[in-house]
Amino acid sequence: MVTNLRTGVKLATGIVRSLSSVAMQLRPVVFSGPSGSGKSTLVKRLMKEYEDCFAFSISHTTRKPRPGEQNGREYHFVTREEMEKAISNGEFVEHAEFSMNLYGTSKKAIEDVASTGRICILDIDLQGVKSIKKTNLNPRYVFVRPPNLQILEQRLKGRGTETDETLKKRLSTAQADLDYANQKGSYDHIIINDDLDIAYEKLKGILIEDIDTLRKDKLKQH
Ligand SMILES: Nc1ncnc2c1ncn2[C@@H]1O[C@H](COP(=O)(O)OP(=O)(O)OP(=O)(O)O)[C@@H](O)[C@H]1O
Repeated sequence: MVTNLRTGVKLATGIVRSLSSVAMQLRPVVFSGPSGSGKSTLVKRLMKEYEDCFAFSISHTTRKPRPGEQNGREYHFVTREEMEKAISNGEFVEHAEFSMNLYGTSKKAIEDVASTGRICILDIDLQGVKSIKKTNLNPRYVFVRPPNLQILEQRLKGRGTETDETLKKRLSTAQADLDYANQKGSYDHIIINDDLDIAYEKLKGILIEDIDTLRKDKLKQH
């Protein structure tokens, strides 16, 4: 067995040789930012343009699968007992409880993405960012922010997903997100999502070197 230095996951040596070593060396990308700041919009565009280079990790959850959901596709569905044990074994880089269910990202799930020759993308909240900072994952931290809170409010209303109550809650959480992002060294990159095309170009600029490295490696392997 060898230990991958970035995540500390133990892998059988035979498997390591067959994995894309370049993808294993590239840093995962953590996206964070207020709800409604445009993370999903930007990431969707990135994955559409570079679908061979990026993928989300599959989270674990203790909630029951909904009709149509498949274990290992939408989530890894596990019992609370299994998940608590794995968390205490240090197998997760972050986890949180929502509506009485545990959710989290395992080191293995991140390794699984790298093993397909892609860079792992994580879209997580501030608590998740703080948890990951305590691990040896060493991702790129990208904060997506709206130009201001008024515009954020308009976008959340425009998305049509919020009640008065959830809107209020999201706006107050947004303030805490922005306060943290204003602290020096909190994020590697801050993208102000005002004009979407400009924000997307900035994101591409951050990742283009890794994209080129991956693509060159893929060409070499063919
Ligand atoms: N630059 C932009 N200009 C105008 N509207 C935008 C821009 N970026 C995103 N939007 C719109 O703002 C809304 C919120 O964006 P999105 O759902 O991508 O945010 P999010 O950060 O992923 O939110 P959540 O964390 O809640 O998933 C969407 O309706 C999206 O179409």
